[in-house]
Amino acid sequence: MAYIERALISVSDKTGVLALAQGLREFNIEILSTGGTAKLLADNGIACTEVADYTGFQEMLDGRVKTLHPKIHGGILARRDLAEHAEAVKQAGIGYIDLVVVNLYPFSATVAKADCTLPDAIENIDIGGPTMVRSAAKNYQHVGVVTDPADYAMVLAELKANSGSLSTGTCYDLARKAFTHTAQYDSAISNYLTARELDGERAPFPAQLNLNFTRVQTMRYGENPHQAAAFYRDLQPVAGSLAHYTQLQGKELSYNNIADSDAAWEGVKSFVQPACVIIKHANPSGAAVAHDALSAYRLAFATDASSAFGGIIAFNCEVDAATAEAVSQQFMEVLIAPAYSADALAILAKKANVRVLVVPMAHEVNAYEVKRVGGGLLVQTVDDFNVTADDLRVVTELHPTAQQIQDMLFAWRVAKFVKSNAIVFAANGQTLGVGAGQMSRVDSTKIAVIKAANAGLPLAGCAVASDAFFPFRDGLDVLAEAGAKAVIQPGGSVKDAEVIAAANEHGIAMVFTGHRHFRH
Ligand SMILES: NC(=O)c1ncn([C@@H]2O[C@H](COP(=O)(O)O)[C@@H](O)[C@H]2O)c1NC=O
Repeated sequence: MAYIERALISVSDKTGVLALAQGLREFNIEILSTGGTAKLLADNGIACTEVADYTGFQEMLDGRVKTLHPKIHGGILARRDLAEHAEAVKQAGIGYIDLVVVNLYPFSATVAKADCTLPDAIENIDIGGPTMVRSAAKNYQHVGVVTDPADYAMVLAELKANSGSLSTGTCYDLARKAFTHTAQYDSAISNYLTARELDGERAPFPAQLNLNFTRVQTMRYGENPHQAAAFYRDLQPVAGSLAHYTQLQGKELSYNNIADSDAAWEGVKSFVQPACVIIKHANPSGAAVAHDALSAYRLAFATDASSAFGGIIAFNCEVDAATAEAVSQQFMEVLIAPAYSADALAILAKKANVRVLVVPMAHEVNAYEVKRVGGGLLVQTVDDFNVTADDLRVVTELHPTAQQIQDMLFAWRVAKFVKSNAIVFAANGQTLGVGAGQMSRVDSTKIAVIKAANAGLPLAGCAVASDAFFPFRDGLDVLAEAGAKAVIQPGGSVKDAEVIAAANEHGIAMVFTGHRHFRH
């Protein structure tokens, strides 16, 4: 329990600080404060003592030294339960400081500015603030530490409920948050400095990568029931990412649900037209674009109705009542969309187990993609490259028609979200057969053909996308025999000439993108 008689307030972000200070004064708590904060309080008629007057030592070195004084740190760090500490501070004329309210110089915001120089960054490294935060957090049994303006109201409410005291539980929670805050702050400094040479040259990746994520939930199990798992979120997830989800109904999300939901959501986000993607085991069992959500769903479902069972279904547009009714006819684990009509939600409510997520639509991408390997981490920038019609190079005698170009670009977009080796047959905004995750491209092609046959979807005249080049003509022969008439692929194989010759033989129009979309 910390009984609060004296507080020190020193904040860069002054949001809410007047109300907090006013509230503290109502408990007759004495306030110490640094230059800018003290001025703001005084200008608003709130009684406070400047730290410089309290310590008898003026702020100096352009604010580099303000609170770094034994009268401050002795007052925060002294253990109230040890007679020797009590005697020591008494002898030194040091009074206790029971509450520390600090937020730090805005280092991350400063280095995020395009014109930030090294001296700007260095001057925005807070020294005195983290020192007080750490002192107070270390002494949490006797001192409260508040680093987040969002906690001000809670602190005032608890002081009121506890006659001017904060419970040890609250002080412990605040201390954990405080150490997390300083750790994140130092991580940001380390990431910045280890990616920047003294002469200003910037490395694409910092020499030391400090990642900071916040646990959102622990799960009942991981990918398999004998694995433990948790979901962590970026401190500031990019706009439009799955981590912004709100769950409207249904059972708790599992590890596989979140992984597959991410694949489904990233898939639909890549389309402008109303789109539906159905994911099973990280691959699209079907995907489609159409003039409305219901039509897109019907087309995506038809690609592989049996695999869609128990799938994750995502839309990039509002789910209306008709679409909700249609998806309710199948067993699904998760439904994701940027919005739902009220009628749709009423229909979905009848399927209480279905996890319904709403994710605000936006198109930012993560700075990095990371993959854990034994004893390390692979880091790369995100595959956010999108081919347009202008990027296509026709390599065959036959040139594709406008419709074929549209079909190829759709198939290519979907192939980007299919595990390699990826083969996608498509026509008129619908996937017709998807071959995923095979060790050989020709096998992926054969599987996609089998899937289309199983679904009763004719391949005559359709387009095909291959996420990477055909190493031999065998894949071309398979897709040609199935009836495909247009192929989109990166090109770049030593056997390109053989593959182009095969396309010409079969009367196929083929384009090269110059870019591949491996996904492992
Ligand atoms: N140097 C010090 O002793 C020191 N003590 C507190 N600060 C910071 O000064 C800021 C508040 O300054 P002001 O009250 O003058 O606006 C806070 O972000 C606080 O973390 C310091 N500044 C930098 O290290």
